[in-house]
Amino acid sequence: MTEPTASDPAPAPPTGRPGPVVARTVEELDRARAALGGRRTALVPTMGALHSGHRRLIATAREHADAVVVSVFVNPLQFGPTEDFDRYPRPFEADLAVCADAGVDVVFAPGVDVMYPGPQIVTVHPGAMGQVLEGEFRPGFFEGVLTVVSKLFHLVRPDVAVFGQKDAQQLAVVRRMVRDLCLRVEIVGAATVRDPDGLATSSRNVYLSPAERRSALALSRALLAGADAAVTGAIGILSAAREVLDEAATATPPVAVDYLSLVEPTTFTEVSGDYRGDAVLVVAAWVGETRLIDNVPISL
Ligand SMILES: Nc1ncnc2c1ncn2[C@@H]1O[C@H](COP(=O)(O)OP(=O)(O)OP(=O)(O)O)[C@@H](O)[C@H]1O
Ligand SMILES: CC(C)(CO)[C@@H](O)C(=O)[O-]
Ligand code: BAL
Repeated sequence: MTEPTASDPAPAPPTGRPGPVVARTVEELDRARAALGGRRTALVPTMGALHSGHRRLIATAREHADAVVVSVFVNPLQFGPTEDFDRYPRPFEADLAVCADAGVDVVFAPGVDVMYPGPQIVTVHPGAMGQVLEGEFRPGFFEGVLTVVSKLFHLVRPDVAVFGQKDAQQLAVVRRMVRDLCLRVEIVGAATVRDPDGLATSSRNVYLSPAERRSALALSRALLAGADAAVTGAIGILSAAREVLDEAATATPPVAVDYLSLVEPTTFTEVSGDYRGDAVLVVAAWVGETRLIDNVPISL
């Protein structure tokens, strides 16, 4: 297992609060859910290795509901065959300490056999907006995400679910699923949390060596350069961001860009040169063996 680095949250000190109820099966979840006594409930879906970004999601959940359920599940269906499913960090005891400190009521941490009791024949397909950008570079990713998120919605039956703006395309695709399938859950987005150096907090940051982490700062610098060029329009935004990334491509270690794009926030279609309105500047890149994504909302 990958060990957390210094930038990860240390296990929280005891607060005196009772910790969350841990449910590992559907039956345990049903019992924990019943004990919440019909309180308005928020779900925060995660893959664990909780950090300050997840803490913000939990805090947002508490603003929108009276009880908070955090799910911790590394979903095999959304990982490609050459991706990092096996080495994804799983520091469950530290995650429980974070949840206890944040006042979470229930942690739902099912095994793969609980979420996938047999072969998964029926899945939720994201349509065209799930085939571009993240969907193009991670084929099957959004189908895996939507399938597991809809299962979590059915099992937990939350009134509200909180997702991070850091995974902006995921948030947009989930919103679209809820609309198109008439799901009775309110989706709330939470702004991206960054470390003081600008790097968006992410469970995968633990993979970065100190030198890789320095190179990775080019992502947030490129987004900032793009946002600063907002008055110049779509083409100016993209070229300002591209300039930073081109320089980072020759750094040691280099940053290898999968995509940089300026998109309309609900459909994730690329905006044209004369576009006016809300947009998101999105980037995905590799530093060494680690793939990072980031984005910034921009009004043109
Ligand atoms: N820095 C962040 N700020 C706000 N939300 C975040 C941040 N990082 C993750 N989230 C949100 O937390 C939720 C769970 O994400 P996940 O557990 O995959 O964490 P992650 O850090 O994004 O992991 P990974 O590095 O694997 O992408 C998602 O809704 C995601 O958008
Ligand atoms: C939403 C999610 C928990 C589904 O596995 C995952 O994609 C994530 O952590 O963003
Ligand atoms: N944070 C999105 C989940 C994933 O990268 O697999």
